[in-house]
Amino acid sequence: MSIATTMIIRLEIRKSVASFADVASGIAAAGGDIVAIDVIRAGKEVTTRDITVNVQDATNEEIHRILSAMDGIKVINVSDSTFLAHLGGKIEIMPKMKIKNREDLSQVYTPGVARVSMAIAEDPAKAYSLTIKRNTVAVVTDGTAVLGLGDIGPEAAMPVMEGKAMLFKQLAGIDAFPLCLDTKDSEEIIRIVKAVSPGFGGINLEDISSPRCFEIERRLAEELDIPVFHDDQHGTAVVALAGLLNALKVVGLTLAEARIVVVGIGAAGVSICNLLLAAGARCIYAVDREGVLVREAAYGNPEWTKLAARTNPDNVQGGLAEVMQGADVFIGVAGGGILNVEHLKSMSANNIVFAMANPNPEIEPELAEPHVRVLATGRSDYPNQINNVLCFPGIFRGALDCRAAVVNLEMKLAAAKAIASVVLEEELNEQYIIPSIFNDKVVEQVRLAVIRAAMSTGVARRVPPDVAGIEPLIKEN
Ligand SMILES: NC(=O)C1=CN([C@@H]2O[C@H](COP(=O)(O)OP(=O)(O)OC[C@H]3O[C@@H](n4cnc5c(N)ncnc54)[C@H](O)[C@@H]3O)[C@@H](O)[C@H]2O)C=CC1
Ligand SMILES: CC(=O)C(=O)O
Ligand SMILES: [Mg+2]
Repeated sequence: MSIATTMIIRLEIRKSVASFADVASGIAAAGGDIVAIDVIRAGKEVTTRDITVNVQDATNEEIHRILSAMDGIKVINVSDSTFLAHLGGKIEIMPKMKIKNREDLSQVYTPGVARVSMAIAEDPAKAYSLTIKRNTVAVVTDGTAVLGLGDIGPEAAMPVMEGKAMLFKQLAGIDAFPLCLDTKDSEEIIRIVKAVSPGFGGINLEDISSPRCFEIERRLAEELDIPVFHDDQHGTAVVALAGLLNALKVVGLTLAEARIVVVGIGAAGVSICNLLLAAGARCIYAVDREGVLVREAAYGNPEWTKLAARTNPDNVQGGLAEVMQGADVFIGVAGGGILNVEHLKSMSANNIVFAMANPNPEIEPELAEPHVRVLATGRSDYPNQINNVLCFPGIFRGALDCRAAVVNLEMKLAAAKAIASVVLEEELNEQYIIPSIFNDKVVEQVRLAVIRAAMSTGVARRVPPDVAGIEPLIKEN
């Protein structure tokens, strides 16, 4: 599946040989859509133009090839707007004040800064009030499971981590910094993260492959006193649960009644199964490459052994085709193209399909749509985007503001319900089960729900002033 992008083509047209109409028909023939034309130079014989074209990335090269082969046309330069947006990286560090004179200098730097450092040396908790710690999150990856692209290394992971940092800042005002580590050794990753942790209020682990990610997160959460949150596990699970709660309302089922197939039992899949079980799901089939998890099998991955005991209630044997028979819900966090129309036809009539793999979903939305009642993907270019970006900014905003020591199950369940509740009952329909990431209420409501849950479970170390009068979340039975 290709991704829409915009290219800007600078070309020269020799007027005696070719015309702009030739260029336009060449671009249209290759599937491009011209959205703007700028005349850069209008000479008597040659005109230079910048042509902005919306394309699917697959047609990008075809347009270049067709234009280059035309008589009287010289392609000077082709730029891709997605690459242009990445030139020099996407984030920067900005000081909060300008150093205008010697007095300013002696305050923010030596000698004045020394008194502040000594105050923190006497009481390290003051780092929260006198440094960037309280509002700063490290986005840590080893580049081993970047989106669905696999082990592409720490440098190649940077654009994704910079994107996460942008979202932290824009959506929740959190300063996040990418730390892409050149090691796959779990012990070394744990050691490095612990060593850099004094400067951070929270650690967002990202795109670390399973099963290593489970141990790395568990150890860091145990050994650090700041929240450690593996986004691909819990952010994804929170948003999947939020979307599912609303989708089930649309089709008239409860979580306890639904037959749910989860495919791809890696970081996201394990956490989705665990969170759905905690929220009341009773019938989950967890499927990975070797088929559905079953009771009697011995798995090298301890998370699979634990899940096998709590899923597949009728102990169905086989693979995706077997468990999809009569299923109400499909949740894919495996990879592009693993689902086909036959699978969908074998599901129940009111089926829900979350094809969440990035960048390519488990099935192309156009193929799936006629056979699905509620369809969602991880992508922003289709309705119902189920993506962890709906969770991580708000959950960290809440955790940082109440200085939570951890992100616990109650906080995750509260975040899922808060995201779901942003879509009002009267607004709910097949095309709208999950709010847009641009809806301001998402971060605001997730933050509040997370703080209340942290307070009621005793992990909040501070009550933010705006929450002082609000009751902690009472645990539901
Ligand atoms: N929409 C969203 O918010 C998110 C989407 N994802 C997507 O989910 C996918 C998985 O991500 P992670 O869990 O982080 O990766 P992971 O590498 O930890 O897990 C992937 C799992 O899928 C399994 N798998 C691969 N092909 C399969 C197949 N044909 N049949 C059954 N199982 C198969 C693998 O064996 C592995 O256990 C990626 O495409 C990622 O982009 C991940 C996190 C968030
Ligand atoms: C969205 C995300 O975190 C992923 O696909 O890995
Ligand atoms: Mg990720």
